Amino acid sequence: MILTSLNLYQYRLPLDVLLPVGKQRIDHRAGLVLQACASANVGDEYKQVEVEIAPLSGIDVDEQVFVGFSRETLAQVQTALTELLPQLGGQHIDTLLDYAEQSPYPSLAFGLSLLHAKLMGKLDAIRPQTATVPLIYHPSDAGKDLHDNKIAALGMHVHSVKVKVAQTSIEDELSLIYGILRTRPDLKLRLDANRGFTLEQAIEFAACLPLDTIEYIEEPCQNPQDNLEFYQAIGMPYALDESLNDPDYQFAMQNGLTALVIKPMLLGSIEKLANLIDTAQSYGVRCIISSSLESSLGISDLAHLAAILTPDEIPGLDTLSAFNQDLIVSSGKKHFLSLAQLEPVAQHAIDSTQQSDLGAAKREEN
Ligand SMILES: O=C(O)CCC(=O)c1ccccc1C(=O)O
Ligand SMILES: [Mg+2]
Repeated sequence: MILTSLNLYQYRLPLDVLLPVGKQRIDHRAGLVLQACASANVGDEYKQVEVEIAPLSGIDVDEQVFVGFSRETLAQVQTALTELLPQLGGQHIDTLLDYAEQSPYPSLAFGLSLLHAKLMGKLDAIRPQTATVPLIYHPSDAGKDLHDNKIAALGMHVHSVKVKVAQTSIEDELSLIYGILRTRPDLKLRLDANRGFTLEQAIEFAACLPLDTIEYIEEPCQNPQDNLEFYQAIGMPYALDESLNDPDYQFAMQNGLTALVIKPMLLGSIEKLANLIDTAQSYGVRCIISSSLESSLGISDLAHLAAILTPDEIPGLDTLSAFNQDLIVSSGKKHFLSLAQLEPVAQHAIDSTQQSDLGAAKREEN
């Protein structure tokens, strides 16, 4: 299949409530949508797909740059893609994979590999993972009632929730957790400390919790080298998340390491993800595909990818509730932004003479 046209758009979506990015908060999300058309032969039926490319970087509500997630900026990715589009036009779709492997930007590598997978129809046949793990965190302006209501409203098909910790005081967070367990004693918890505790604080906190209700705690310690000692002291399994964003991260098995939280937008190509998942699972480490706060388009693709790459796990994709509109793919919201409503930032189409050249070249090959 040959790439016949490529269109790049930008989106900016306001959020109804602040979303946590580690310890920071954002009130909008911006990113790119790349649309591509490909056909087997000129004049043939063509396939048209869109992917979201949205590095998790930018400015938080306090005008601070947020740290610890994507290293590349949206502007860098947009520039790289604008230069890339004319090179991609007229090429075989497998070229997308070459560029994905070469790109220094994980978000771009992921987006190009996903575009390839979608053009190949690899996401079509699969039923997306619809179960998700509700995310409970402390919006600075919301009280305890909001959490109580959210927990009370959870269906009985929900078996795990994810709770952000190391954000306020240990007392308040313990009371939140015990409140959840009082309402739903059957729930298992995935805690996420986002490296917010010292070793001593992490141990003190974990010591106050019933171990058998905790699936794992993500990144318990400020210094991840302390995670092992945390585990040895308290026996609470932990997961890695931010650690995977280090460009030099290599999987290493360690006592107590139970899960990797895999955010494709931060890590790179689908091939790279699949290799990491294979390695981790061969050590019995679970892999949980998780959101990087993508729009409904990106989340829908992650739900499909999770069904393919980690069919036995429920992904962490409960981040759409803060968005007040859907983008290109409906998640059931009242407001919907279509591609036509986005601002185009770069376009490339091979014209019909190029197309017939290509057609001729292809016929000669055969
Ligand atoms: O993992 C999830 O369930 C939701 C996604 C999430 O928590 C998250 C989203 C963006 C950036 C960081 C994080 C995080 O895991 O800390
Ligand atoms: Mg995390």
